[in-house]
Amino acid sequence: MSATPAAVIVAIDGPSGTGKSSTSKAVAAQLGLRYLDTGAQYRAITWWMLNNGVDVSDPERIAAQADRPVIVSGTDPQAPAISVDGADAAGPIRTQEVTSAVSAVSAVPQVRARITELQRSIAAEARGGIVVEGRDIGTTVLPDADLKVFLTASPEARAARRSGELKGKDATGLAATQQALTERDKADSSRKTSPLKKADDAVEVDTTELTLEQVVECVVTLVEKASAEKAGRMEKAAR
Ligand SMILES: Nc1ncnc2c1ncn2[C@@H]1O[C@H](COP(=O)(O)OP(=O)(O)OP(=O)(O)O)[C@@H](O)[C@H]1O
Ligand SMILES: Nc1ccn([C@H]2C[C@H](O)[C@@H](COP(=O)(O)O)O2)c(=O)n1
Repeated sequence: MSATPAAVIVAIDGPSGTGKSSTSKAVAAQLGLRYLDTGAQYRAITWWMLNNGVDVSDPERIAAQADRPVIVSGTDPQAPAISVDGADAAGPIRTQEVTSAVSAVSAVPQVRARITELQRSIAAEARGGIVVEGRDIGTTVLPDADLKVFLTASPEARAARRSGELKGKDATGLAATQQALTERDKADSSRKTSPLKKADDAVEVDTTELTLEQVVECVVTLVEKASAEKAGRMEKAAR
């Protein structure tokens, strides 16, 4: 008889617009797992810095304030939530102002240390398993994750997806979107502390030619396999 599936920790990383959030939420909802959007946490701390007059071009000033904001992340994949100092931040963290500043703020080591600690404690509390998505989950935050997935897609596909979200964009808008994505990837991949990088043991999924449904199906299959293998190992160890 096969073992009951084990609770798993799943790390999903990749550049902007590859489908991390959409895929992670759908996979978590389908499999009854919790869900954590770590980009939202970096956006939340960036929003706090901007609201509190911190010069986001000055890493020392950011570092000095990194411990101050109280960030609380919900982990329901059907209703992701985030608050900063008790205020709902889900809307404000998606503004252009925050998007333009988030790479600089998230490059500061004191910010990363603070947010990484928060992410690890949330993952440890998710007894039934969790999907955590970001840029450095498989490499730094949860290096012992049961499954690591690294999503990719061509810059053209990613920009087209983003432009679909911002309806009514013309060709100039599409080019500007692609340039902004590429610049953010470059900043996130080249920072010294915990850059965006595929973990050596991550499964890479190129989503360029896949629908969201196909990506979700692919990742669900990978999670189910990882869960069954873990259950088998646990059963063997208990004998
Ligand atoms: N395989 C796909 N095919 C077409 N559209 C997709 C696919 N995956 C995601 N999308 C769409 O692309 C957009 C970006 O997806 P999503 O926000 O999940 O990406 P992301 O990797 O989390 O981006 P970011 O890191 O910038 O938050 C969304 O509108 C989503 O519906
Ligand atoms: N694990 C993570 C997640 C996110 N970031 C930074 C870098 C991104 O540009 C930014 C916003 O993320 P998004 O909402 O676009 O997923 O947050 C990071 O450094 N590490």
